Amino acid sequence: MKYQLAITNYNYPFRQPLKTSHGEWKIREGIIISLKDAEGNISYGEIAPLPNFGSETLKQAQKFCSQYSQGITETEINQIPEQFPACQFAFESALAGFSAAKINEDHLQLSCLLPPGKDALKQWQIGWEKGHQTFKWKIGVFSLQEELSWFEQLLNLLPDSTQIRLDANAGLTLAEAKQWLTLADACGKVEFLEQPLPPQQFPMMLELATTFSTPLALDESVGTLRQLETCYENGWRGIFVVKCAIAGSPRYLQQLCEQYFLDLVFSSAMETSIGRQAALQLAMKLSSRRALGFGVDHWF
Ligand SMILES: O=C(O)CCC(=O)C1=CC=C[C@@H](O)[C@@H]1C(=O)O
Ligand SMILES: [Mg+2]
Repeated sequence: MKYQLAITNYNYPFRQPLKTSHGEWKIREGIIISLKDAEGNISYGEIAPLPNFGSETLKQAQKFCSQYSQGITETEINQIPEQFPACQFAFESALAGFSAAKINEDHLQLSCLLPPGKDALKQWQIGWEKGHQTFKWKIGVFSLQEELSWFEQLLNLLPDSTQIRLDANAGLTLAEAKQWLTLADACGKVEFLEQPLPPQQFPMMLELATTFSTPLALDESVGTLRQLETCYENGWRGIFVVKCAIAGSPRYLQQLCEQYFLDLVFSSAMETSIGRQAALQLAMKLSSRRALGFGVDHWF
């Protein structure tokens, strides 16, 4: 069957720029696709690229979609090359969307993404009042001394029942990573330290993972499923952060989860509600015992 394809580009400014050690991210740009079948039923998907994490660029995705202005078949969808992981996710999700039931988010355990720096000392309360028990805080954005001081204050503010994820976006030196992990081991409140070093320093992260008790999570290192499988084959048994919207084919992700035991955290790519729904569908299907990294509604 050939589906009619329509594409709509979007760009949504964040309420406040998303500051990470990669820099400042002000606007989320992407593409909403729709597939229409022979009966006139329509299903949507979202292409939300994150080239920093290994996905195609927005321009590459737009060029890819332009090939199918006359429509696209299920076979062509299932043969989208892995160089277009965000397109693979969007088209496969749209195909599945014809029969998928909407996810009710009311009872999901979500991790709340806090702003980096001292703003977190105020904003955590908003997440707490929404019922969040897990908070994520970006580090490697300000000076180490400032962040260590704010972290101590945050630890004293957060209720005992909560836990915190630290995300360095590959922005630490080895010495800084060891300092954060020593503190994390001592306080027992850090669920994991996410991507302390750049992907090229994989051997050092493997060594850190065996030296400290606080778990490490790979994110930028496993942005696509091919990268994820490579890290597993090279010995990673820590946490894998999967941003479904940019990782690639949902069928391939399901196959990896059946083939290996993977300690997964499902994480937002800061997509809109269309990509979010599809990513949460996948997360529910593949299940993870960890809070979902989708507590990001205060960024839009
Ligand atoms: O994982 C979460 O809790 C929220 C999503 C999130 O932190 C991110 C989404 C997209 C890009 C990144 O800056 C950031 C991350 O590094 O995980
Ligand atoms: Mg991250």
